[in-house]
Amino acid sequence: MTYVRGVTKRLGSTQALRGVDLELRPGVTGLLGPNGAGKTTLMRILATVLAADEGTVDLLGRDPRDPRERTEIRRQLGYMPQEPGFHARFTAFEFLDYVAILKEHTDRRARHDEVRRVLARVGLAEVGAKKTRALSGGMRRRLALAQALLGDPRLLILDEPTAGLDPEQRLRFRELVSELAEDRAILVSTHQTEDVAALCPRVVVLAEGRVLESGTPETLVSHAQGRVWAAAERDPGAVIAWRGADGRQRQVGTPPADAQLVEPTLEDGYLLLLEEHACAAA
Ligand SMILES: Nc1ncnc2c1ncn2[C@@H]1O[C@H](COP(=O)(O)OP(=O)(O)OP(=O)(O)O)[C@@H](O)[C@H]1O
Repeated sequence: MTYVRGVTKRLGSTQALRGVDLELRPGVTGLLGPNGAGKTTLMRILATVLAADEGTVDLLGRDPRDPRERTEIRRQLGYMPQEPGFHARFTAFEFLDYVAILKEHTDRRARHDEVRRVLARVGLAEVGAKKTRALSGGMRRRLALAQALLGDPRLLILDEPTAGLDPEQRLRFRELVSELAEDRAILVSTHQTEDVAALCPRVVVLAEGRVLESGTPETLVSHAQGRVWAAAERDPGAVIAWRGADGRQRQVGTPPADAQLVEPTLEDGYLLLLEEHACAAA
């Protein structure tokens, strides 16, 4: 079991987290939130890179404030940061071997086997000898995931893993994450609401360092039930509207009485939840 309760974190003059509660169970949990919401800060706390200022952090039943327990957590944890910072002169294999050494894989032969396993797991078996700087953007994302998979961790923290991927690669990533989720807890932050709708049985929405909602994708969609409609022209109650492929305005907000309602998506629910939050704050 992994959870945080009442976690706060200040970074410079910014209060990045203001009392966050989150529970991770086996399977994928999606973490949504606008830029600056605190997603990366929260993930770095879960990855033991940062310590919380206040609150409880329990990672796989252990306390990261205790140095010995922290080491034990790190053995069972994989973290894919937004920008892993590859050493340009390393080959993909050498980079993973280096990370594996840092993760205390001391036996050379077993370590090399493990590097080959994770390379194959992310579909990079053929490019182990390539320099990291020669890899495509999509391959670099996969290499970043491969390093998180070293040691077959029970907890995976993935910070925007699909950023910059083309649609096919995104679907492949989805496939891989859903396979990995069968026997571990995974937290995935993303700006792609379709990824959350397709992949995550649980979703947490963070804004301004607070959890706005924690539930299923359906709960998020339900915010937009009865609030998405189509019409020839834009209505005054629309928070957002655009002309769709059918030539009609698809609108989200407060529909007129005779509106022709359409099925909302998770994106609509997310948008309206943020909108309600912004109105309440104002
Ligand atoms: N080292 C730092 N010093 C000061 N402020 C910081 C630092 N790192 C992050 N912040 C601020 O803390 C807040 C939360 O940042 P964080 O990176 O966690 O957000 P995020 O949800 O991951 O955003 P994004 O979606 O853009 O990656 C932001 O206002 C950010 O500017």
